[in-house]
Amino acid sequence: MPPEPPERDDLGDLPAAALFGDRLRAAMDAHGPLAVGVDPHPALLAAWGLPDDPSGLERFALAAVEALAGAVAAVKPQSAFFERHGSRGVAVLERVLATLADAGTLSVLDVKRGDVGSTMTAYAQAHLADGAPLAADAVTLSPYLGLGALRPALDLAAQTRRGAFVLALTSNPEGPQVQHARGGDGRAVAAEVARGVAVENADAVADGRLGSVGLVVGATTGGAAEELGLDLAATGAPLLAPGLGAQGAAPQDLARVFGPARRQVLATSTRAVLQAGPDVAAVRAAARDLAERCAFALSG
Ligand SMILES: O=C(O)c1cc(=O)[nH]c(=O)n1[C@@H]1O[C@H](COP(=O)(O)O)[C@@H](O)[C@H]1O
Repeated sequence: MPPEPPERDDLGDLPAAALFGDRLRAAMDAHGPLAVGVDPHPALLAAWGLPDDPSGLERFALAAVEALAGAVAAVKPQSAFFERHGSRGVAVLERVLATLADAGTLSVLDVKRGDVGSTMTAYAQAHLADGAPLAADAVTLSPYLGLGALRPALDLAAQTRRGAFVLALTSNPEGPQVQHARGGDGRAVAAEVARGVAVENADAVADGRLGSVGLVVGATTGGAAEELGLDLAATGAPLLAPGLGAQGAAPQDLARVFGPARRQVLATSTRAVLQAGPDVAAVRAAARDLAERCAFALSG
């Protein structure tokens, strides 16, 4: 049986054309500070009793969206798990993004794009232009070809009122090799990224609002942000925090990692929630439980 279409989320009077940061703030206030990933791993498909092919992918992804739309602040599909099924997998990703948009639930497409300017313009048009089949409310971007190389994406996101999350301190153990490295002036690479993102959010910060250009800071990164001199609160950036669950971090780690920036945090987890499936109600309950635990850990 095809999954039920999710009910439309109602976030009050905020127009769909509001800035991404404002829409994210409203969604986090309504549902708690959690984005759930939709990563159709072969192991998850098997655990849900589904084949590792485009038909299994479609059933998995649409059931996950049915469970999560209207239940959490945002849903974060990981593009690679759709791309590995070729054009039929990408068609499923288009459907996931369209279903989330129809439901009024924010989508963060995890594509980690970053390239030379001319190519970056094409990536930006693919994911941040109005009417693009793979457009999302926000995307993840990699600044490790230089933060300036992301300019076409940051400009188009600003123009279309979408958002971006720029990798700063990632959750994987290999990240520090690049992100903790210090330049001639003694500044860490990740601190430079955070400084650049703060400039993008200056207007929102001046108005006391959440910015639309976020940073990725893993929940697994312990005291690194403070030790490396990242002033996360001053950036005004929404802070996407992966690493909860399968990668070993727990909600109670969030307060230590984020300190005074805790109100900006959008925690994210994938396998720890989706392994509750295939029952749609069980996935929704796992997501709600984790959202509440994150909200509690970040309160105060
Ligand atoms: O940008 C991301 O979402 C991301 C950044 C990062 O530093 N670490 C990280 O794990 N992610 C993504 O977050 C998801 C984590 O999934 P789980 O480990 O199953 O919760 C995956 O889709 C990763 O690609």
